[in-house]
Amino acid sequence: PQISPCAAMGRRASSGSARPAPGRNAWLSLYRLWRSNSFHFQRFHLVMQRNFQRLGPIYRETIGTYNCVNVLLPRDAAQLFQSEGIFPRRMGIESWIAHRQLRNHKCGIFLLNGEEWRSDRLILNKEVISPAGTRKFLPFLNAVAQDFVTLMHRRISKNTRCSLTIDLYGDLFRFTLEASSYALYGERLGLLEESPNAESQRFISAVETMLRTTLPLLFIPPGLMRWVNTKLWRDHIEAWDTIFKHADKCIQNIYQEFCLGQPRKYSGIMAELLMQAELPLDSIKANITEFTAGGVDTTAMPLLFTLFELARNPSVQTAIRREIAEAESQGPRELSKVLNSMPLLKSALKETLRLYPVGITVQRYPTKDVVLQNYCVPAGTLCQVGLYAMGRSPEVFSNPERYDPLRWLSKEDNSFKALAFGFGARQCIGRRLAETEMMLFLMHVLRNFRIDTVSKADIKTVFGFILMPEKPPLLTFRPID
Ligand code: HEC
Ligand SMILES: C[C@@H](NS(C)(=O)=O)c1cncc(N2C(=O)c3ccc(Cl)cc3C2(C)C)c1
Repeated sequence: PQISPCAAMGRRASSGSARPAPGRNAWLSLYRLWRSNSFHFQRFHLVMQRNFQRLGPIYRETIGTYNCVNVLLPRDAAQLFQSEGIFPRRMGIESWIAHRQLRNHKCGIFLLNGEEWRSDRLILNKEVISPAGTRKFLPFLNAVAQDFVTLMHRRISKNTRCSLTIDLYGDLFRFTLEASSYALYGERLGLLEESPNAESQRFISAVETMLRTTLPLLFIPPGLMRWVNTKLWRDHIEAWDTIFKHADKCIQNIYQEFCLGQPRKYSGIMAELLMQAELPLDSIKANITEFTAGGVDTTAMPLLFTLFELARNPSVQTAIRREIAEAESQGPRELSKVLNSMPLLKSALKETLRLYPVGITVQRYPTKDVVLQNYCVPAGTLCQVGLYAMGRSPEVFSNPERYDPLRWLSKEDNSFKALAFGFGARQCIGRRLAETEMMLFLMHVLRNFRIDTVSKADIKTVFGFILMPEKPPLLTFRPID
């Protein structure tokens, strides 16, 4: 689909959500998309990459009723973000909003826009993404990362051989849920013990079901969805109800404790928000539920990809292990200082998110006309930065297929190349939680185990609302005495 020269680019209605009435061919193209069934949806990132290779650094497409401009070069991303205004906006997820309305729940910041989004976001920033907030929940994440190592040692000691080859998928979900729940609620779920409790296991699979059913629903207007009332829609709603029930139980526990008496010491993000009482309880619940569900798969996947890449790039793994030992040898210090003294480990995470961006695009509706690749894109046009395509474009990264964390430490200008968490005031609010969680996990795991992988072949990825491996790799853990 070619972009039409500027003049012919139809001026869109001011707000991105007022879509032109879909012409016959829009529905036809949607039907064709649907007919190619989820396979096509699941390769969205590869379709975009191929489109850029064929059409160049900018192209326009009409997905169903969406008219969208796609770019992949850092300077175009910079241009786009410069015109995002003070209320940056992404495409909404109508099936999620439909569920909130159905159940009369408030929306969290992910689904809010305008003034409502901004007032919630500014209050939440203080506890969730600020350096001060991060320093408070950092020790909680550290405790869970250490428990993960203990769990692995316990398993290996049961083995006759002194190693363990395992599909880590389920364990990583349990780790990220345990860690984010501890930081959010100040409570341990016990997922890293021998028999993790069934209710939390049900929550994890509900998040997976919800994410999996979100994708095909992205392109069906909710009215049609409910009317058709397919199994897909019923599964989606049922998964949401399980997610909200779990979050509600956790919130009730901490709320009762809170009402009994102000907890003196820091006991997680939720307690701090209750204590500050700047957000009404139902807004706290809506956001904490988003963070609980949004903190599982998003952080587990990059950990799996990083372990795999370090297993098939042993020299990088050794260099990072040396950096960890070096950081430890400088004696006991505040954890945030230890993490700041491991630039190579932090770059390894950047390299993982370059090749495997959890969110494969960053979207904005520019609030004023913006020039991208010499085209005038009218305000209100949905624009996407193709992170997957950018991360693997030889125009942006030299030897893009090589896993080379050092590229982020060179003097090269990397501005607007590390966009995996988005950009600006609307960037991922879970960024510090995710980065800290992953750094601590890798620091403890790499200090205790050598990681190897059965097969060195590239992992095929599928897009199921988040970028995931088609088949999880088998990893071997060998204890380092
Ligand atoms: C604890 C919760 C949480 C975790 C963990 C989390 N996210 Fe997010 N993320 C959010 C929320 C909430 C938003 C929406 C923020 C907003 O709209 O203000 C978001 C938004 C984003 C966006 C859109 C940003 C933009 O500029 O539009 C990206 C990209 C993103 N996250 C990437 C990631 C990646 C990559 C990870 C992990 C490696 C991750 N997220 C982990 C909660 C989380
Ligand atoms: C994958 C990426 N998509 S994105 C935001 O770039 O388009 C992403 C990044 N950070 C967080 C998420 N979340 C989830 O996974 C999720 C689940 C359930 C709920 Cl109630 C809320 C969420 C959010 C949106 C927080 C998703």
